[in-house]
Amino acid sequence: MNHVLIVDDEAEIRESLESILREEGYLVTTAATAGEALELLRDVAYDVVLLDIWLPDRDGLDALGEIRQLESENVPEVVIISGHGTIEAAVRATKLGAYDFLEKPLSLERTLIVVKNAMKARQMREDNAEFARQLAVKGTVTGQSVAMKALRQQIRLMAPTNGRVLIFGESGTGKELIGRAMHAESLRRDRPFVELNCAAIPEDYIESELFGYRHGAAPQGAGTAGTPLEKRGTFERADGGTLFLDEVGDMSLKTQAKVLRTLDEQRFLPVGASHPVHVDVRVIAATNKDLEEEIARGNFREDLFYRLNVIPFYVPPLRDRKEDIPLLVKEFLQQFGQQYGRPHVEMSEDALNTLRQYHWPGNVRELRNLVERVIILNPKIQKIERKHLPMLVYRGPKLTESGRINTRSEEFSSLLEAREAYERDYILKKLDEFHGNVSRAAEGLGLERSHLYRKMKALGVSVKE
Ligand SMILES: Nc1ncnc2c1ncn2[C@@H]1O[C@H](COP(=O)(O)OP(=O)(O)OP(=O)(O)O)[C@@H](O)[C@H]1O
Repeated sequence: MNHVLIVDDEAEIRESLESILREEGYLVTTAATAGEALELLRDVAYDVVLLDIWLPDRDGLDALGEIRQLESENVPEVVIISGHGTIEAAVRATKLGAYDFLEKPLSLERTLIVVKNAMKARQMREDNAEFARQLAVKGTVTGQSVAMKALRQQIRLMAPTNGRVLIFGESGTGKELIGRAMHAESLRRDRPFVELNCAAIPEDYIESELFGYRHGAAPQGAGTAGTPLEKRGTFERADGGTLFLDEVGDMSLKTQAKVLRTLDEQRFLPVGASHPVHVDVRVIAATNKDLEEEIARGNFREDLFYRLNVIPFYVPPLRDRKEDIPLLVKEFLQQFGQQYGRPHVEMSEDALNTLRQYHWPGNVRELRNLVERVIILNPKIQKIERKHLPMLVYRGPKLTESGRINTRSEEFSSLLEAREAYERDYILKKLDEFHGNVSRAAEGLGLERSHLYRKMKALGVSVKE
């Protein structure tokens, strides 16, 4: 929780803010235009954005509006930087949801205080969201397929034990939901459930995320008084409860060794600390990789695999249990119907049949997103018909002879849909080229691995085993 994005067209301001904040232990990225910033924000979750109100390509207030439209977990706290004569607009921005504003010329002291407070506000929002998520999950893993019934029974049986669980399944199949359901039915239910996605965090930060750090050992060097330079890692925050390690196959061998030692000893040394911290944590891990194959390739430690894999769970992809679709749709219609003030919205049998025919590369997450999107995009209808479904679903992706998506413009109902199809196609091609190796495909695409990973998740792309 220390990632700042500076958006200012003046290079001098960007550079001086960057060096001050880095010195204080923050992880800093900069952008010169609103367009560049929004592109970054769509892919990486920043905690605080320092946003100049006057940008060459867009008005700061418009950019603020767009930032607030991001997926809720990605919405940062925004601090407006205003110049002379734009203070009124900055005040207006705080009414529109900006956290605070800073006036140019910037005061070092005030900048640091505002950023620190904005970080705290962001942390608080995240804690509240996590609390709400925990309340929302009553351990309901929906589905009437044999596989889902068996999984629910496994959860009931295994939840009260302290046994470690490893959940296998493609992206979006519900692995985290199952982890949460296990926690909700366990004796640890009143203690925290903490999730860490090992693939979404850059390699350099994963150890400090897992184990935290103590004064003077923050990434990017030590800071000075007044900044939050002690961080509790996920192991510490999950003490007494459950730690859910998502995409565990994406941890480096070095981090795997540390996790293994922590599991064996139930204690660890935060980065820069002189005394170990003892914890009582149940680990539930999840992966969409074939870990046995990763072991054979030398990418995953066999001893860690056996420690994690005490009780294996397998969640099949949605295309192999299409009988779950009607119940899932019913649940999502209820959820989003309530959220958007349309409690009686339903779906026709014809539309449901169409959903049954689709191959769901993004699994239940894709279905859930689809239901939400259709409800939002059709504010007046009570019954969702086949014609309301996105074209890619009711026609299936049109492949050309070479296997590429046919991108004739009439295949898409919006620019967004066309862009997503292009991106999905291009990423799949790169993944094929590198035999499913996400790190190498990311290199080939000129992206950070964590960045590509987020894109894949958003586009419903999963790596074929
Ligand atoms: N059986 C289910 N019943 C109800 N909701 C489900 C079910 N399976 C998945 N979902 C919903 O689908 C979305 C994706 O699920 P989840 O995040 O648990 O998948 P995942 O396998 O952990 O994905 P990833 O590997 O990409 O992290 C969530 O919103 C979740 O609540």
